Amino acid sequence: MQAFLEKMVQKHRPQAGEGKVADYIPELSRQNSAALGVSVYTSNGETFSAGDCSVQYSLQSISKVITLIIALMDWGPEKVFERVGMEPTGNPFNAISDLELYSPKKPLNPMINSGALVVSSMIEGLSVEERLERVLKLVQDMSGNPDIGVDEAVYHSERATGYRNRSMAYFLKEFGVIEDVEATLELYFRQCAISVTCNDLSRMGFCLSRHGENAAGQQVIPRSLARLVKTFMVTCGMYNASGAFAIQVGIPAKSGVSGGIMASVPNRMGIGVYGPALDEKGNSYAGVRLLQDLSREWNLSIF
Ligand SMILES: NC(=O)CC[C@H](N)C(=O)O
Repeated sequence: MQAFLEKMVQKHRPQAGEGKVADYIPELSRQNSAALGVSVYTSNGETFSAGDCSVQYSLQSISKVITLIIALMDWGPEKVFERVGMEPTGNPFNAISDLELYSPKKPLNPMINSGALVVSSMIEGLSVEERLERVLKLVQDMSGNPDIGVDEAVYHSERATGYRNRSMAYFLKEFGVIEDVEATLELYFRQCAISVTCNDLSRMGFCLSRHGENAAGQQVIPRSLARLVKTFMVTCGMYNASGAFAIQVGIPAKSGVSGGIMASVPNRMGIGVYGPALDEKGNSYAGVRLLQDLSREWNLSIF
């Protein structure tokens, strides 16, 4: 496995030049566009890593999986899905237009920005700090790494420039699905800036693959919710490229605009990928292709 991962990083790293590092969050543009790393954590408790695995990067949209789990724990599926839908979208992750087109007036799903804003607004706690602590705690519990925290530079960078998310949050307030806009945005920008490595992501994916039980054997997510969020990862996790990803890779996965991908192969392994040069849909260019090869070689597709 180790040798194969190293071969795959070598094969796919040159392709990173085909993609582009996100720059609408200025701090993200500082990432090395040629970076590529992958970690695998298997059900035998083994870790395999290759490439740029020690690099720290922000969760960005991968945090949407974590906040969805917490909102579901706080409110239960019925209440959460009164405010956010369950259907994939054919539009980009930060589209506003969907919000006007569909009825009832709620975001299409929790894996796109509008839906994730609604989900973050539902996380319980007395202050933004307390609510963020709950998100961090779940990330730490899933990965088994108590040192995971927020990258302050990435947080401030998005906070200063996140006009589109701000507009969307006000739009959603008009629909009555978000109450406190400013608190919601604060939490959202901070959850997106939670900083991890491929190793952390592989263990988080592993936790989901084991139905919510982390590598230390603690049930940190209820089984039913692990199943529910993995289903969203299949249908919506790679934004409007989820259909092609399901066909080409066939693994529940969630990507982020930093270039991270958390993938979860039921009962077998978690995979963490980092490749900040993105394709036109906002997924890691080399990362998706690397996962495609792993899936083919190890027969990982769930379908
Ligand atoms: N696709 C993403 O990772 C988006 C997350 C990013 N923080 C944003 O809201 O734009």
